[in-house]
Amino acid sequence: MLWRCFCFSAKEDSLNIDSGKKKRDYPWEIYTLKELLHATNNFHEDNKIGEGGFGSVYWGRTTKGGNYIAVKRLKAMSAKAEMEFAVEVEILGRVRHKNLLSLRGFYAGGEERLIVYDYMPNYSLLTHLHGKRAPDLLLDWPRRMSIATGSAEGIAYLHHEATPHIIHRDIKASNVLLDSNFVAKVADFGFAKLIPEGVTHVTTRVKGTLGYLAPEYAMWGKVSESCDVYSFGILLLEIISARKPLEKLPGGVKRDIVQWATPYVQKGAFDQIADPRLKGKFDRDQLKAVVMIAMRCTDKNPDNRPSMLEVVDWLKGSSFRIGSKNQIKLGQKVVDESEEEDDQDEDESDVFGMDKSTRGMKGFDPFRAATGKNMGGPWKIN
Ligand SMILES: Nc1ncnc2c1ncn2[C@@H]1O[C@H](COP(=O)(O)OP(=O)(O)OP(=O)(O)O)[C@@H](O)[C@H]1O
Repeated sequence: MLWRCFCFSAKEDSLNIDSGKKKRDYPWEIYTLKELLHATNNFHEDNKIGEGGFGSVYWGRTTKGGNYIAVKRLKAMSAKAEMEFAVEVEILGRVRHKNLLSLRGFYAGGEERLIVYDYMPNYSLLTHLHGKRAPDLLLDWPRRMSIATGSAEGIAYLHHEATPHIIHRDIKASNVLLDSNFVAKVADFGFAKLIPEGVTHVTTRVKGTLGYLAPEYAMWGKVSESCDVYSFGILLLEIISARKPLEKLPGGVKRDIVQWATPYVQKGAFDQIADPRLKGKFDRDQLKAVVMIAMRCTDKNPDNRPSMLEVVDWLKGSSFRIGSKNQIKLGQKVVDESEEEDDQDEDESDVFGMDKSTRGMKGFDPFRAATGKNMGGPWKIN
């Protein structure tokens, strides 16, 4: 099993640390069971933060240093749980980014598999959008925009900077955690896939969460970075509207959030998409731009979806004019602004027309498409 190889080499290294002869070259620790039992008050029910498909998460405090931690205790061992543990530890051990949840360490012994993270005092986006913190209304518009941009940056790092590249495969509201300053931390790498260089997609068994799955992945198990882009598009709509990705209509028919938002986009009634709890306190131009980005991300054809680098660029509003007056730079590609203006005139209030005209066009700027202006990002928290 993968985790055995991983833990073996980690243990060998830890022997070196214990002997004090070699400096450790990784930022996580191997905990003892005793330490984690003590930190979580023997995994007391009162310390339990929540439960996921693979186990429960407990709040705790370490004796050494007194740091607040979250400990994921995997359920009774199964091949699946063992794989989840191996993948999570292996991947989190490799990545470091301000918008990814850091691994503090782990314990593996007997039947027990424990993963230790930094504790996120503001829980998950799900808790604030649909859960027990929703009535507190802590997510105002600037905060939502900052969380959207931060999550996008974390995913862009996985896709474009980590080596090998990583596809998360389970981007969703419960996997975006919030630190004490409401900075977004993308978490839960148990389903992630490492993608060797030069490989554009792989075919796998479908994992992930209904409502967030890209159609080509749900139907054929075809997984690529653009599956995460699709899930991120769903998440964006969820962040601004506080609606669930899938809802059951009377009669049992299911409607996804894109189907819900599309008629409003077609009518140009963007305000109707915003969370009513914001009571109209949002920037209308930003709202339109973000909806347009979400629509691009959730295009049924993966080839028409943007990369996460483009998404970050658009969210940060860094689509500045450079060089000559007629050029806009987005990503690596420079396109002629006059061409884009023509497309924009034709398709102003019709997102589907816009998709057709901008197909494969890297220079698409959703903010300009929505408003005719350049975006004033980066988003700020008040
Ligand atoms: N580091 C952390 N700090 C604070 N809360 C956390 C932390 N890690 C996880 N949680 C919370 O613990 C709960 C369980 O998380 P877990 O990742 O096991 O499952 P999930 O994402 O809810 O579901 P699934 O298994 O379908 O992914 C969630 O409510 C999550 O917000």
